[in-house]
Amino acid sequence: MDSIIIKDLSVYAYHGFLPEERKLGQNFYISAELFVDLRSAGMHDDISQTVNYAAVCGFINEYTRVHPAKLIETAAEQLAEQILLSFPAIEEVSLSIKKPSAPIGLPLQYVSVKINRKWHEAFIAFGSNIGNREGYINYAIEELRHVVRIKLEAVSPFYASTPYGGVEQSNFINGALRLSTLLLPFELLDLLQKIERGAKRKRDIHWGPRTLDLDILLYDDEIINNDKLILPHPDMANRDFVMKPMAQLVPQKLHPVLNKSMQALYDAIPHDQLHIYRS
Ligand SMILES: Nc1ncnc2c1ncn2[C@@H]1O[C@H](COP(=O)(O)OP(=O)(O)OP(=O)(O)O)[C@@H](O)[C@H]1O
Ligand SMILES: Nc1nc2c(c(=O)[nH]1)N=C(CO)CN2
Repeated sequence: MDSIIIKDLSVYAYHGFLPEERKLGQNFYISAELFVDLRSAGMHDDISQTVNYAAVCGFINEYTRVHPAKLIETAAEQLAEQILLSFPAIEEVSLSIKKPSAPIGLPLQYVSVKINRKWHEAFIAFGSNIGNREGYINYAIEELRHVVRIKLEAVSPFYASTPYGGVEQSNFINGALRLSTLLLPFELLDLLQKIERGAKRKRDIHWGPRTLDLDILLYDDEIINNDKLILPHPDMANRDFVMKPMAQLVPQKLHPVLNKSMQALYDAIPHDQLHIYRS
């Protein structure tokens, strides 16, 4: 991916563990590699299609000055997140903070930390078959819209689907959504479960009726398999009500384990069960 590089921006700031560092301040050198798609800006010579590096430097200078931290790790973590939140064109940032005057009583050139942070792509399946089904799903979408570390990128049509899995129960509304997030997979799972609880979700019957179900289908191309979280969702490719919206959102995207596209996986299962509820 293309990038813009800022090298050793000198910033006077008050990071440090010792009281005198917090009081007197010192010089830090901040470097950032900003991963941005530069093609369009380059083709059209248009600054509105890229990131203004002067604005990013100004932001780094100001943010660092007014947000002192004990650790340079913390300073880097917070700054990387704020850069990603404040400049939407930046998909990923690699950030280093050098501290040349670290008070360790021995001569050194500098100590530094370097971190890499990015927006992750995740897909969520939603479903409901009790009460105000559309209302519960809209509530979940609104909750997600208001999370700072989440950008809701796309929502599929809502589908009416008959129950899958053998439990006799009412029909569902199902669909999927695509989001960009700074949350890690377990943080995302915790958030989704909190939203489910907000919709009075109860867990009694396995695959039974529910006010709101939010499952993580994919998180980048990560493969995770433990008690709390399995990624990709282990049953996604068998479910018409999941694969139809996924094939609509990202037909070419490859399933990281099955290595087939969403469209190919959708084409491979029977689909007699769905109709559009709302687009
Ligand atoms: N990819 C995933 N997304 C959501 N929950 C998951 C995932 N992988 C594992 N889990 C775990 O599954 C547990 C049960 O979740 P839930 O009650 O929503 O399952 P279910 O919806 O009945 O079944 P299914 O996930 O097959 O649709 C959760 O507590 C969670 O820890
Ligand atoms: N149609 C449909 N059937 C289901 C669904 C669902 O969301 N839609 N969810 C289940 C367990 O998660 C079990 N069966």
